[in-house]
Amino acid sequence: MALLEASHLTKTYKDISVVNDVSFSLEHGKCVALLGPNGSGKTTTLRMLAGFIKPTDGNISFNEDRLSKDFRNYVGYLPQFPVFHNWMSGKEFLIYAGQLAHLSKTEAIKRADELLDLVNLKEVRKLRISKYSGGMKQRLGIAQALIHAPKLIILDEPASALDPIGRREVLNLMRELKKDATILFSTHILNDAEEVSDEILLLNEGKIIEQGSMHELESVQSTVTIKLSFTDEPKFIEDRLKEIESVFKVTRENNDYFLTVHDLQIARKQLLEVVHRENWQLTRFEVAKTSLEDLFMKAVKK
Ligand SMILES: Nc1ncnc2c1ncn2[C@@H]1O[C@H](COP(=O)(O)OP(=O)(O)OP(=O)(O)O)[C@@H](O)[C@H]1O
Repeated sequence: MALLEASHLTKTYKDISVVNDVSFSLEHGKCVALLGPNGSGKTTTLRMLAGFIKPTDGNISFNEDRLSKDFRNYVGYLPQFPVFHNWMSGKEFLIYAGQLAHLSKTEAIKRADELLDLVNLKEVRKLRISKYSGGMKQRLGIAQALIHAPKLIILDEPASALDPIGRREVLNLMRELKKDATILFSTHILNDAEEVSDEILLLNEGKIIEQGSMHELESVQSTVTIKLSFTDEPKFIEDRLKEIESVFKVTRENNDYFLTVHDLQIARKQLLEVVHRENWQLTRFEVAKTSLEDLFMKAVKK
């Protein structure tokens, strides 16, 4: 049974529908990416789900509690631009957030310690937030969203504004969290969606234009391109690569090879088997262009 169902959600500002008849469900334990270009309605959708703004039309229900109109207790929310009290330490901030969420002081301290551990900020718990890096602040923001042990974690662009180190820290944390939480996060970065999500909701101009698991969406699209590099170029490499069943095109650019394949999972397996068997010195295996990118571009251009 789904954790949450959103049906026919619509938000209109002055007769303009910025979210228009959006329906989807979120299954327990899944990590879902709400993907879309700037202005497509991601933040508006998330804010409706988190209970900060009311839909103009449509309905949101948590299956745990179909009758309640106020489901804010079920949701932990990290806004796109979180605001911190920079003079506080990370731990003080979490205790403060815990008390705002109606935990007793003792419970808030206990929860703050657990979460600092979880988001890997234990060492810097006494440091002022003003001294934190962007990635550390986002991890603290995620900890704050988790303070009341919500059923659903909603993260608005959690990694988009970070440098590569901060982004990596946040994506690693999300990968940890998704082991036992349900996460809905927005992003306009395709790699982030591909890296951590199980499912995608693709939003454009306020409407969902595609939805499904990564695998389903990839199989709708026909191709993926893989980039390979080797230290020593094996003999007849191009011909050997073409022999791999799932590879239907091989091109070369300088010292890199580009393989066009239908199914990334199968191709990866077959290719790595050959690499291992032949003892090729593979130095790079990169998904150079994904079907999600194709899908995104086609959908958005439409
Ligand atoms: N309070 C508001 N009043 C009027 N228009 C609004 C309001 N909030 C959002 N909008 C408009 O709704 C559209 C969708 O905005 P939203 O912030 O949901 O998009 P987004 O996909 O999150 O974009 P981004 O990736 O840039 O954050 C935008 O055109 C925005 O200007």
